[in-house]
Amino acid sequence: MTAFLHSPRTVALTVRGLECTYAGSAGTVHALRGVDLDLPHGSFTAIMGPSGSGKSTLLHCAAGLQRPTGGQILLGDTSIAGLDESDLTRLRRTRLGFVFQSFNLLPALTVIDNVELPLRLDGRRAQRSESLALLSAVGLGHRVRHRPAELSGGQQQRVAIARALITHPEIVFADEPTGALDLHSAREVMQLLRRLADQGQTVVMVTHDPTAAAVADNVLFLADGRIVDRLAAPTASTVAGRMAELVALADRGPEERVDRC
Ligand SMILES: Nc1ncnc2c1ncn2[C@@H]1O[C@H](COP(=O)(O)OP(=O)(O)OP(=O)(O)O)[C@@H](O)[C@H]1O
Repeated sequence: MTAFLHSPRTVALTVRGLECTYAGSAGTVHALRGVDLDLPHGSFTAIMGPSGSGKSTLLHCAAGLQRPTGGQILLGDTSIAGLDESDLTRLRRTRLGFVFQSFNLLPALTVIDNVELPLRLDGRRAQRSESLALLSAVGLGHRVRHRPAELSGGQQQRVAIARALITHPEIVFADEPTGALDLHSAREVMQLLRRLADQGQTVVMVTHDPTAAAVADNVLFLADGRIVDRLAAPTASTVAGRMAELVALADRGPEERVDRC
């Protein structure tokens, strides 16, 4: 597998005072209310929380897919708030990798062409030997000429992971990577992400699944736009227990999330 090592002493992602509001029909929705984060290189972090707690907003802002309303995001030493759209697009293409619940593979392209697409979009030529090595590493060296529709969901997600890695990203952001998979495929995908982190790849993942979150090094729990708890060395049962408490609390006070203006 390709080496992903960065210095373990440096921080891959720094988030300070992150705020994000949306204009909703019933008033302003505060999706993030001052989130602070420091993710070291090589760490594997799961983000959990009740529905509407701000997980996707946090992931999308941290990954430069969405502009926050306030606060700072540093990728290494680069502040992404000051980047214009084209610099932000280039930063995403060159320094970040993405894995989505719905795989987002292009159906008309072969597996290997999908994997090489991020390089082509960045105007770079792919080294076929590297693409093949990545596909072998995710267990799909024998399916490189197939189209996505000819693969199972788990196989498609493994292609998406290879595609995320082709640019040697500093961070891989995964948004519900097992959400569309059966238990067996989900386990395979989580084992793959775990292996990447063990090799030094920084991974940040939003998930609803305590079993998936337990594969990470740390779990951050969001509630009402704030980080309210953290678990190191999580297990599925400690994560599920904490989630049950947070969901019960969220069910008690759903109206607190909306400030009517
Ligand atoms: N485009 C939008 N316009 C208005 N409100 C939004 C928008 N996107 C998200 N929100 C609101 O912001 C809050 C946080 O949403 P977000 O999708 O980040 O939460 P989440 O924890 O990822 O939820 P889920 O687990 O249900 O996917 C929610 O109250 C949501 O309704």
